[in-house]
Amino acid sequence: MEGLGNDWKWTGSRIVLPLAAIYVARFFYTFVSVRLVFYRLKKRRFPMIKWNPILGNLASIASFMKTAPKDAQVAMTFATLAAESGFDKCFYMDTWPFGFSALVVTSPDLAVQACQALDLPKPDLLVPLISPMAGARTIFDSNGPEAKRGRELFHYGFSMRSVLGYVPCILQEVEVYVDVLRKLAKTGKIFLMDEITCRYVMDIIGNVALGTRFISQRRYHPIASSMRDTIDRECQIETGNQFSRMNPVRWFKQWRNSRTMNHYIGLELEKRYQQLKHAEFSSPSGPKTLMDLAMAEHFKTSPVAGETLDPKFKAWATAHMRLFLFVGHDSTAVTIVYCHYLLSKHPEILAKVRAEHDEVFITDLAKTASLLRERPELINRLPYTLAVIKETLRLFPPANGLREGSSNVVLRDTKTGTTYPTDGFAIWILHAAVHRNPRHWPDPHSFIPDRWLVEPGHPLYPPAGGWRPFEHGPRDCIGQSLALLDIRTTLLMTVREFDFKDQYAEWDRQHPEHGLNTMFGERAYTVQAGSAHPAQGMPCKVSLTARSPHKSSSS
Ligand code: HEM
Repeated sequence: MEGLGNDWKWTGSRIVLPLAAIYVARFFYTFVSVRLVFYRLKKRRFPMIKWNPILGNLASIASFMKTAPKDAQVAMTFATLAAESGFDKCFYMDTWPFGFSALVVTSPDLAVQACQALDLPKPDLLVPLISPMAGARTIFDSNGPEAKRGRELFHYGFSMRSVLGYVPCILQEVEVYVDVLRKLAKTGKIFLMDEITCRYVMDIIGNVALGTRFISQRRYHPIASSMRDTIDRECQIETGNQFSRMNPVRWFKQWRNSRTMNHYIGLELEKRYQQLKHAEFSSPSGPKTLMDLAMAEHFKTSPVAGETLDPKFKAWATAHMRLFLFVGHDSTAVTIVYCHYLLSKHPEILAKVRAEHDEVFITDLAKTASLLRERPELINRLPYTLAVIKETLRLFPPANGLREGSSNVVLRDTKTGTTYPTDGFAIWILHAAVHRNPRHWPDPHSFIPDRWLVEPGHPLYPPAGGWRPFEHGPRDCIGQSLALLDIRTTLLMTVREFDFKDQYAEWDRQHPEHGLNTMFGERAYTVQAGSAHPAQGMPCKVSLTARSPHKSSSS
């Protein structure tokens, strides 16, 4: 026993104590270095909220957060903070050790410099945010030749031409979504619009990217369910549940989810490879899915060989499929939800959207899907619907842009000549702030789709570089054409048949303890759940309009 005690003492004095000392020394070294950087910025009067040498901006942020709903998304909270503090260019943010040191960009011109003119790289801090979902490095969090090669392989699959070819896949899933909504209309019950729409768009991505029908709107599917479970567990960390970060159950479940996704996606890829080997891709019926197209591109330069798919390519393709399942469903789904929400609040705009659908498509709702299947290009003839979607994305941008600063890069205010150093900072293009910047957008918090239809020179005409929900430049969103197609198709197939009504008043009545519940005067403020989702999942009721072919059977 005594020997065991001595062993522990030895371990303590020779290993644990020195390690603890190194950790503490590193902590203080970083603490002093970070605070010194901000101290110098403050002395030079760079924009920053109240800062102190011990806590940086943490104390001011904590007190500001008390003025926002307790579950509000950090990005929306910072956008409010920027608006209230008058930071209409940018501001520096010192949240170490809880967050990264950031130069937060709130103006179009600085955003254009970071993402387009200078094309700065993406920072490594994206890796832990994306890797639980993707399982490995992907184009999203890579730079240089790796990212370039990935974009080349998927370029054709995401082009407008290919994307129109996915219309039949999208229609298969929208038909299930519409059926789910009809059933909800029949019951008259409150449901979470966010939840059903996320499942629906995940089904679209499974179909478009992999050629697999998950039908997760109706039943369990291992890939869809593992992905949603992984996202939900990550969100618990994002929303500040630090216990979840340490929780071994979370590690185990995410490890198991990862294995499940890799296994089932791997099976699908092998199936596609066998078809490719037997030259079925050159037949009129293929290639069809995003992954088919990427494989076909890959095998243009790497000859098809081997009984099974090359393991290196298979691992790369699996990670990218997982990435698309995540980024390809989350932001698109919330945009659909917010479109419905804003249209329900603005009946005059809803009436115009319905009129446009009637004019371009057939007035018989039962025949809309078959007409779109026959003539998918008609979807590009809905300018007012597109304006509604753009305005929704302006008010509720689901994502942001992140770039890495460096010692030889400054952002420059082109009017005043002020330069903003970027060395040691992640440059956070805060879309919610750029999109609601009052210096660039008249009436910035109002829903005005006509902004997107007026001529240059009109006071409402959007500012150059001021709208960037998909970012711009060489690292813009590769899936934007697909996202816009999904959203337009969904609106076409739903707005004339359904009336939506949010049930926030009822939710608030049942949860008086929740406290503050608006941001920018908006009840459906955003919360962090992967991308920016509507608060409380947007409780909602749906009913059939008089025009629905199913009206009589439900009444
Ligand atoms: C409304 C829907 C969507 C929004 C608002 C959105 C937004 C964005 C934004 C802002 C970025 C750039 C991030 C940065 O610069 O740091 C991005 C990148 C990306 N998005 Fe999307 N996205 C949407 C839908 C999609 C879809 C449907 C897919 C694919 C299925 C997709 C795939 C990607 C990929 C792969 C990247 C990384 C591109 C690169 O780094 O080169 N996104 N998205």
